[in-house]
Amino acid sequence: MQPLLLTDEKVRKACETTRELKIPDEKTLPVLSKLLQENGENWNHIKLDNYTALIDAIYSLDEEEEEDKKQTETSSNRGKNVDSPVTLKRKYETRSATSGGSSTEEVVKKQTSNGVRKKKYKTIIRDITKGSESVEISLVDEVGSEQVPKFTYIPHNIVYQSAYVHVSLARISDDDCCGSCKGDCLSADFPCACARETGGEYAYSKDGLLKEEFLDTCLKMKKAPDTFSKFYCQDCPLERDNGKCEGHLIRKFIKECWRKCGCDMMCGNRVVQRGIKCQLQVYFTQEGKGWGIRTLQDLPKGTFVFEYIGEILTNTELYERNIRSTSERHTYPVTLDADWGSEKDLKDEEALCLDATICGNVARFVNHRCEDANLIDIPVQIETPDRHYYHIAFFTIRDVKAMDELTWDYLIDFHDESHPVKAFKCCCGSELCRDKKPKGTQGKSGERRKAVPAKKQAGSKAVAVKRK
Ligand SMILES: C[S@@+](CC[C@H](N)C(=O)[O-])C[C@H]1O[C@@H](n2cnc3c(N)ncnc32)[C@H](O)[C@@H]1O
Repeated sequence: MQPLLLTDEKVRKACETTRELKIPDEKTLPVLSKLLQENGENWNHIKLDNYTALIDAIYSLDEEEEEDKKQTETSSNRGKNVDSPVTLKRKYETRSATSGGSSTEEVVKKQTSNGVRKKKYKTIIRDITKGSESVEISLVDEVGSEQVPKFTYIPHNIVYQSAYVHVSLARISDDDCCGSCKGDCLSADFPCACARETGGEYAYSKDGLLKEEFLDTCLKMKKAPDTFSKFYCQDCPLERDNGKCEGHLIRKFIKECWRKCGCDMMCGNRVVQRGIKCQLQVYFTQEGKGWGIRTLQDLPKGTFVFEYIGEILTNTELYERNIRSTSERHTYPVTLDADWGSEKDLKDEEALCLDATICGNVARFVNHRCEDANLIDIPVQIETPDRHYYHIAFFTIRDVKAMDELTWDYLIDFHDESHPVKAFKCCCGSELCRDKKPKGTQGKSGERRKAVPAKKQAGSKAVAVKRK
């Protein structure tokens, strides 16, 4: 990294703020440089709340130096112990983390004067994506978790083994594409064929956000599914225990322009396929949810944030995988169920899901929040008209402030005891938390997901369960 110069406007402003607190520039500059490195050169995080992160980092360095000094004094006062190893030991280990070959994990361990080991871990991975996304996504642990998450970062879905995903140019009919479009479809006088799926209008506005009306309909579908059309299967994999299908929503899809379209990659109807653009960070949450994701920048309502990426498995494969693994604390599968209804009887060997447990992207860290989460999942067709396999994209439901956690309502029914796998104890902190409500009072207002193991879980979407 280049040395920081006071001639740089951003550096100068940071130093002006710390000088007000009588902190000299010599102290500020090295801490600022380290913070910038840890945050992938992201100034939004540094500037937030009038440079709180920077000031905190300087003060905690002061505290550590103070403790160092005390320790050294204690050792030398002991006389006999003068030659013994210094009690306070700071150990910086640099090793490559599982999720990031080019990343750095820094572990700070401290031992206090009374001999009680007090661990203060600070884990930092500069880029969990290993350069596979167009933005870097850092991982930080200010709390002190057990370990860095172990998974392989993949930016695109990949078939695990048996899943049948039929993506071919031959299957894309010319009617599904806009072969004669040029440049940006959103700037054309009339919507092209690709807007047909969304009622003749594009789902995106010219500023790259999801249109308010489209977003609001998707939200209503989540909150009041009974007011929308549903289809009913004859042999519902979700309701095999009860027998009767409760109906599946005909979900709203976004159809983006495809490879056969004439427009270019910067076309306004190609948002999800261009990948992550927001500044994000994975961090260890304080509330007992494990790792979570926060945004490092303000995000307006309707912003595309990330896609849920994982291995494409059949429900049978997921079931077998779940049986084999009993140790995972967190689980990461999401089912794709939009094809229900078009096939009378969707078998477990055909129904697909995305499992981000072993391979996934940043979305695998999205935590659940009851009712007032700030993200919504919307199905997107990118390279195939097939509804059996599609992409799951997350958009902001409202304006989100920098440093806020990004959350998704998994739509879990926390009191569903009819299944052998129990949902996790919810720590979302929402006033509307469904896990707080006593049995029988959760109501049926929203679409509910069942936290059930695969095989019987073909209908659940976010399968975020904790084993009993
Ligand atoms: C998709 S993962 C999310 C990332 C996960 N927190 C981690 O550390 O890797 C889903 C898991 O996170 C945990 N989790 C998510 N939301 C939670 C919440 N509101 N309360 C408690 N645990 C939660 C549960 O263990 C769940 O199985």
